[in-house]
Amino acid sequence: MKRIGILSSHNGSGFDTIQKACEEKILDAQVVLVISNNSNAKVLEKASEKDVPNFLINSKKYPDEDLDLKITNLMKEFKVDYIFLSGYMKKIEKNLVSTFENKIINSHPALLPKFGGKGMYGTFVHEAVIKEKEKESGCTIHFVNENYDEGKFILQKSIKLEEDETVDSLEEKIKTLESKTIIEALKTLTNK
Ligand SMILES: Nc1nc2c(c(=O)[nH]1)N[C@@H](CN(C=O)c1ccc(C(=O)N[C@@H](CCC(=O)O)C(=O)O)cc1)CN2
Ligand SMILES: NCC(=O)N[C@@H]1O[C@H](COP(=O)([O-])[O-])[C@@H](O)[C@H]1O
Repeated sequence: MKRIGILSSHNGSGFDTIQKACEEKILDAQVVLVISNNSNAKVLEKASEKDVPNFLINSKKYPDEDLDLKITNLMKEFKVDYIFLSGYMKKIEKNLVSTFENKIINSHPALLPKFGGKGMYGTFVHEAVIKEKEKESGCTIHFVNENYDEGKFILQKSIKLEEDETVDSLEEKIKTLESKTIIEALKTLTNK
């Protein structure tokens, strides 16, 4: 059974999706650790409700520590096989990237390589897609390297935009698409 660690900055929708798939035995995996950089992150409460060990790691709590090293050591302590980024808003730094090479997975709410990179997260992505009058959007599940959104693709799925698509309607459609795509992608890694 593969052991999954989650990094999340806010709601943790990816944690919900993966935890449910593990409980339903759709994924041969277990979420063993949740880490957030945000003391107000709902994902921390959700992890506690599921009895999943969870930790707040940020520069306010650990002002004099190397957070990259701290996160890496905690993932190793919990014997994590794969790390999933669920709306994690900070750049993954070199220790974690190199220690977990091709083991860190991110879900980006657009069809990379378009609409990726610094500043491209959450509703900013959907605003840019609509502003560019794109006919389609989607999500990209990819491995994480040292740069934002440039890792090797695992799976990409697309949807057509409606004429009257709004940021809110597109965000909702993409989140629904992601929840299926994340599991489809993770199954190729955990259910071997
Ligand atoms: N080394 C990597 N780190 C991260 C990646 C990655 O692919 N490689 N993915 C991101 C997730 N993400 C898009 O999928 C993303 C998240 C955040 C940003 C961004 O611009 N962040 C701001 C800070 C925002 C905040 O603190 O609230 C910034 O860096 O100025 C871009 C892309 C997770 N990490
Ligand atoms: N570029 C990164 C990015 O925009 N990630 C997005 O955060 C959402 C999950 O947030 P949540 O875990 O707070 O629900 C997801 O829709 C994901 O695509």
